[in-house]
Amino acid sequence: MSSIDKLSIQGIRSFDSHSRAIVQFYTPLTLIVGHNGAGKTTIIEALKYATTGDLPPNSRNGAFIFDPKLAGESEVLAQVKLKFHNVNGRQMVVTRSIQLTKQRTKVSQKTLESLLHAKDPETGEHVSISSRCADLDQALPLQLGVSKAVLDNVIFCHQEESNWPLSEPSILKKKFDEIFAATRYTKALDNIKTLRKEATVEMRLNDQQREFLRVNRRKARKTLRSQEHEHEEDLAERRRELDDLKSQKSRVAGQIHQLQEQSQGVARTMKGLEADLLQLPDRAKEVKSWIDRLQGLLTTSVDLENGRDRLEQIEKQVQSLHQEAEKAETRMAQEAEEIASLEREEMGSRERERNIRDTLRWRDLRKQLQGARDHYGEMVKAMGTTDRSGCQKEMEELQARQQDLMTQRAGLLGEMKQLEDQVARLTRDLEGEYRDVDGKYRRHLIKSRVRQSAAADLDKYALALEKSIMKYHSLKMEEINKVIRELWVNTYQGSDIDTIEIRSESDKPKTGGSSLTRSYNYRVVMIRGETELDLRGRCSAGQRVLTSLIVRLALAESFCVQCGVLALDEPTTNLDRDNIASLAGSLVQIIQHRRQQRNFQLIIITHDEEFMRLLGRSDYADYYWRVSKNSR
Ligand SMILES: Nc1ncnc2c1ncn2[C@@H]1O[C@H](COP(=O)(O)OP(=O)(O)OP(=O)(O)O)[C@@H](O)[C@H]1O
Repeated sequence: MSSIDKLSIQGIRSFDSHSRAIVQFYTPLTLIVGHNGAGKTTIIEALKYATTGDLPPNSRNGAFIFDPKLAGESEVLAQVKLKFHNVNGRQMVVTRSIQLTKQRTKVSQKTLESLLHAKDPETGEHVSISSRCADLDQALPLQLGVSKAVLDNVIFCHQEESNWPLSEPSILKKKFDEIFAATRYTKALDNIKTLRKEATVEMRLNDQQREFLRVNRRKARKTLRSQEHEHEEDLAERRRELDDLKSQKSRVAGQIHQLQEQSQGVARTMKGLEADLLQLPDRAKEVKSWIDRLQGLLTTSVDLENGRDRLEQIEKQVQSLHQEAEKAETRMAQEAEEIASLEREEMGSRERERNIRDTLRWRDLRKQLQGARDHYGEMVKAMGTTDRSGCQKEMEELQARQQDLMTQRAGLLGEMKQLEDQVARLTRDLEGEYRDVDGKYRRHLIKSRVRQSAAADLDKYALALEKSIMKYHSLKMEEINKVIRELWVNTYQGSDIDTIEIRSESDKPKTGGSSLTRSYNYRVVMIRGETELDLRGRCSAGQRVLTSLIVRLALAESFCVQCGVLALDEPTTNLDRDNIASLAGSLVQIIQHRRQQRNFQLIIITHDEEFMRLLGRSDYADYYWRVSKNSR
């Protein structure tokens, strides 16, 4: 819990710029007394300026700084320094300086350096945390653990503005909204709703894009499939044609080969026949000689026939001679000689027999020759009828056809190449127009699902936040009203008002019927019996002061959990004696009640000696500060 320690004032209002006025703050009570115009309110103004950077009302023209005219100088330097402990108990010092320069009739005010130092708990050295005013204005509420609105309107509320709880409804609403930080949450809710709207629009756009991609994907698949199919069919057709051509080509080549073989065979036969023809005269001669020999042999064979008969006769004679040999040996030798000659003749006969065989062979040969001649004649005849040029022509035709087929084949190969190129080009086209269409579609789908769930989360979060805000608001209001009732009952001495309360009524929902976002209007009411009336415009000056004080005390109770400081400037204004006494009693009760809060600090500024005396009776006012103006 934060607390304030010491305030140094220099050159502010009636505090001149040549000396420092130091105020030490006690726990739980700091009493500051002084006559009117002594500078008591200046202390609160300085505290507020140090903690929020806000100047008091109507002081923009340099009224907050000690007047240079009074100082007799053209320039006055003012400084406020506050030593405090932050919410974590760390000692800090905030210093703010302003300069006021007077040029003839014109004065100009300039904010000089502002510093926030923290004391290092180990070394004791002061470390600078921030030096920019804007940073400082944001940092100090955080260090003190309360919002700027609470510092402004509750803790260091200026005397002139202290009756704000009974101001007109719009101001009251503004103050309460600031204290409840409603605007912040309303803005957060509005932001969530804007985000939700944007998410919905994006979702719609995304859905449209996704639909477009889905159609594209379907188209791409269909086109791809049909093109693949077409190309496959085309390729198959071309392959079939090519296979046909190949088989035709090989058939034609076979035929050509056959014809070539036939042609070679014919050429060979012709060569053989030509050789045979060349040999025919020699053979004819040979045959002729054989014929001659055979004719000779024929003559010889006739002789041989005759000789045989004679031989038989001779044999008969031999036999007779043999028979006679026995009779005549001499005649035997002659006869032997005759036999020998006959044997020689027999040998001659055998020769002739061979000749006969040769003749028979010659006849065969002649027959063969005749056959060959016939064959030759037939061949010549056949050659005469065989159309060699026709064969040649057929071969040429076949070769031409082969050439044609080769050309066709080359054409088909070219077409196939073209088709393959086309396939490659179409694939490239597909990759261009429908490039990564699946991936894109998938990414869009994921995005869409994420957005949907984000939008649903935003709805849930907005609803939860709205409910929480409403719950928080109603709980806080309940808590505040409870404290207000207690304080009123304990403090107010009159009998015309039983109690007071703050009524918060919600406007209609800001946007749309389904939204829970509500804006609250506030009013302070007085309750008497069953009657409830707006207090504004129906209360006395004293009732107004007491009401405002009690509302601020209740707000401090509820909102200043982290910061126990509360400054009350002239709380007894317009109160009668009884009410002053009861107020003193209530404040003592509050001090007692919050004693367990370590750093509770009540700062009471008053010119009312009686009130001070009443407070002094308590155990909490051992010291007090008396503020007085010096002679300058
Ligand atoms: N710019 C200034 N230069 C010098 N003195 C100023 C300046 N502004 C205000 N004063 C003086 O400072 C004093 C105002 O101080 P402050 O309002 O703190 O008095 P106070 O003690 O709260 O009085 P009260 O009890 O009447 O409220 C007055 O005396 C006023 O004349």
